[in-house]
Amino acid sequence: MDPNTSPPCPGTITIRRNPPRRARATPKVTPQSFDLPDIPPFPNDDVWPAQTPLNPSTSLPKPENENLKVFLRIRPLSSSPIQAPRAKTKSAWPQNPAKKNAAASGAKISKSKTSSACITVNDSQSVTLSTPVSWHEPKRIKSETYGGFSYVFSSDSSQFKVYERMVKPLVEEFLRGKCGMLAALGPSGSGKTHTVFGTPRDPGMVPLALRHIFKDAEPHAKQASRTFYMSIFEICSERGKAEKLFDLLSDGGEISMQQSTVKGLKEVPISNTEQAESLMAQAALKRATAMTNTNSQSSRSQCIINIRDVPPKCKGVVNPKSNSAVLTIIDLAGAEREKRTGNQGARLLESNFINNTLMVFGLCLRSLLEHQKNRKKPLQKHFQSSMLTRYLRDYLEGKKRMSLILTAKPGEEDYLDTSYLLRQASPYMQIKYNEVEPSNIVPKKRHYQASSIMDNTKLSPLSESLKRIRLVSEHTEQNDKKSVEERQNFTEALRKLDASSSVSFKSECDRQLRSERSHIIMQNFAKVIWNVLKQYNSKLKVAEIEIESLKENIGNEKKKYLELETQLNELKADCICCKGGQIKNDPEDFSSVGLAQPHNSEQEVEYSISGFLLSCMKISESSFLVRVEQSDEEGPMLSTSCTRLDSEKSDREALSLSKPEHRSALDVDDGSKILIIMYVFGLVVHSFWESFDAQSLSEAKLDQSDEQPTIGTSCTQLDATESDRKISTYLLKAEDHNALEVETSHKIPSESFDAHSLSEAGLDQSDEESTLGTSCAQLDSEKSDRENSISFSKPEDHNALEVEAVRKIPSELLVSSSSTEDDNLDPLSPNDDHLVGGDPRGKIGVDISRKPPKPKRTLMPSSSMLSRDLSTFDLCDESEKLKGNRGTRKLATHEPQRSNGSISLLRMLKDRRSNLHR
Ligand SMILES: Nc1ncnc2c1ncn2[C@@H]1O[C@H](COP(=O)(O)OP(=O)(O)OP(=O)(O)O)[C@@H](O)[C@H]1O
Repeated sequence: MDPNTSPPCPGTITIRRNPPRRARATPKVTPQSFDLPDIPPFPNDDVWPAQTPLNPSTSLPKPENENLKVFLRIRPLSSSPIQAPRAKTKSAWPQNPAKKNAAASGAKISKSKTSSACITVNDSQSVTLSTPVSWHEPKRIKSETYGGFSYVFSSDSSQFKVYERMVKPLVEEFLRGKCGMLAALGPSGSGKTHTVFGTPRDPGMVPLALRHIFKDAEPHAKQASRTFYMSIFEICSERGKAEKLFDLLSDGGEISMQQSTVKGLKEVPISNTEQAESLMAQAALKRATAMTNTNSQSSRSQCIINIRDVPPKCKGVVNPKSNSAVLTIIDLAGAEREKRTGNQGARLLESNFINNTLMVFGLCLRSLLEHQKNRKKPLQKHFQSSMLTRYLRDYLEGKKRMSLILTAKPGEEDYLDTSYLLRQASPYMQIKYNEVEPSNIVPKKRHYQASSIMDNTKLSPLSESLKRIRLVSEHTEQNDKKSVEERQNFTEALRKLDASSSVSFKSECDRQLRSERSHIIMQNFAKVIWNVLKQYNSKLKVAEIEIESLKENIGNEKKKYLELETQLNELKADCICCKGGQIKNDPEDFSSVGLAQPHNSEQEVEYSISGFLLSCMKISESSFLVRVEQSDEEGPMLSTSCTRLDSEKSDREALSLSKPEHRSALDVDDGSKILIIMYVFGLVVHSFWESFDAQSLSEAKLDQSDEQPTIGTSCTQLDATESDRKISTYLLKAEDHNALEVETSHKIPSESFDAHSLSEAGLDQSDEESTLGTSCAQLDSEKSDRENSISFSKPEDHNALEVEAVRKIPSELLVSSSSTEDDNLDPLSPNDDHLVGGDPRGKIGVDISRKPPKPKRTLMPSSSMLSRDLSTFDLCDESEKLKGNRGTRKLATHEPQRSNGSISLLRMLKDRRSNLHR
């Protein structure tokens, strides 16, 4: 082993892809062993008919290797540090910090390794691609060798060398009348544009080819009147969706493609190198380019350059068999990886379009290869998927020869791009061109119909006639003088047309039509959008109005809520006040609403009534409503409903009367107790009135003790004898303004009342502790049959209490009320089950719940019994006794029958009082 040569690395695995095929050595066969007939040589002269080469010195090359030629050019390593990727738009998602660090370190690595290359040129036909050191595992170095290239141009290869090796043969064939195509393929920034166009100082393949063409053709141009035409156009995407063609040599720009023919493409005749190069510069300026992370001037379109050789004329006669070759050089847009380029938005869409086009291009070639390998496999029509492949259909179907120049970047950071390119494109070199069209046959029109001449013939009638003449002339014999003349005329006309600007006129017309059409389309589109916007605007307005109304509603609801809250707070405060056992009689409350302090007994009565009414109002605010109604026919009906807003207390609470030492007449735990007490008290009063005969009614006045609280009872329109009487009884407790309305209504006919029988009754209580006051309101005694109505309502409050007393009172009628009772003797303690608690329904008619108040309740049996007993209560005895004791008041002489229950109740009250006294 040579000591100088280092031993192969054991960890290196060399994968040789597409190794260069070497023909096996033909086994030497001794002719003697076989009796073979003499095989005639291949009839080259028959297959390749003698042509008239433009340059006689150029020998006709024999059909050698007919495979597709694939060249590889490696651009030099970038001396400047790799362009750092532009600041990416910040992702909204949180990023993995590990990844971030890895990316940062990767960037550092890539920056630091700009000097090392991942690809090395083995020989003129093969390269080795090595994975970057940072990628492979410690003991496993992976490298791949790609071979079989027509030629590999290292990074130091000059443009001229590339031209000499790669393009010159093509140009020579073109000049001999063969069509040829060269496409530059490779990742973005690998040097495709540099190779194709080059720079003014370092011209690329096209300028060099043009120089070659004119250099070679010049001596013969005058003789053969050879003319070349050049057209340059690009295929780019419109927002990544539709493909569009742009003519880079005309001002109009847009052109169209029908099948494989480009319509409206301007072909500019070129007669020298300078003219051609100026056209190229013009096209390069118009070409779509953009800056990406990988290339500061990245091509965003597929650029196609055609140089066409117009058939030479022979004495003014078109020779249909003359050479009409086209040399096509294509600068494809570079394949892009999103991660590398960092493209976004429109750039990304362009990138997708470019990659798609390249993919279709590759699919076509792969399909051709597979079809050639296995004829059973049909040739896929991938070419239909893009404009580029449609245009290059003949080349991609193997009918014309083409060459590929792969451009690669050698940097380690470009490993993926280069590897992808080599893996993708190296198989293409196996494509064979066995069925290539003879180059000296006039090619199909489709590639050249885009020329100005053919377009022009359709435009003018003169051209139409010329075309017809031409067609005719092709089928007539040259002996016909007429046809010769016509041909001459046709040729002349062609010249004129070529010279004139009718081509541009046609394209201008087309352009205007297109722009007009697009304008109309845009107008309609704008109208539609405008209508949609209008609808949305109207909907928006409606929505705004709804929002406003909703806001108002919310405001109102808030106000209501606040009101309710304040009411609730007031109610709570009242309840707390009641719980304290002290029910204050605050005269200021009355005075605040314009009530004067009482000064005498009559004023006291009025004061009591007013206080009661105010209390009713307060009660209404406290959402208590108690109504007791009595129907004569159906028996006593009690309807008590309490709506209690305080949600903290849901249980029914027992009734309790205030203790004698308290200044208040009633000790009420909450409003409901007051109501119940008042209700029961009303029953007592009602029984009293029941027990009274109308004639025995007397006016009674009860003195009120200044020191003791007063329970005022207002009774109006009393009549015990009439069944249809109406009695309204109001019980009020003026001290704490928690009024209770207990109303018993009887319809009382006017004649049933006797003014003389009415009396004012008052009860004085001997004890000093408490006084039960009865206030009698004399509402009206002068006017007969008049209707008095007292109504208090608070319309804005749903919980308002309405107190209404409607009476029809005869003129003689005196309304009196009298009923006093010592609260200390009040047997109707809430704990007394026999009254209200014995029967579960004893708390009868008292519905303490949050549900809306029910208007009427039937009196429960125990209450009914009590009422009945009380109705028969003989007050006379007691009143007489009271009279006897105090001698201050006189009661009616008439003594109705009292029931035992009433008597027992009275006795019970008395007992209790005596107990208390003790
Ligand atoms: N062989 C080379 N020698 C010197 N410079 C080169 C070579 N190849 C490419 N370059 C430089 O690299 C840069 C990118 O090259 P170019 O624009 O030709 O890439 P590209 O493959 O056409 O990229 P894209 O597909 O994005 O258009 C250019 O500035 C060019 O001058």
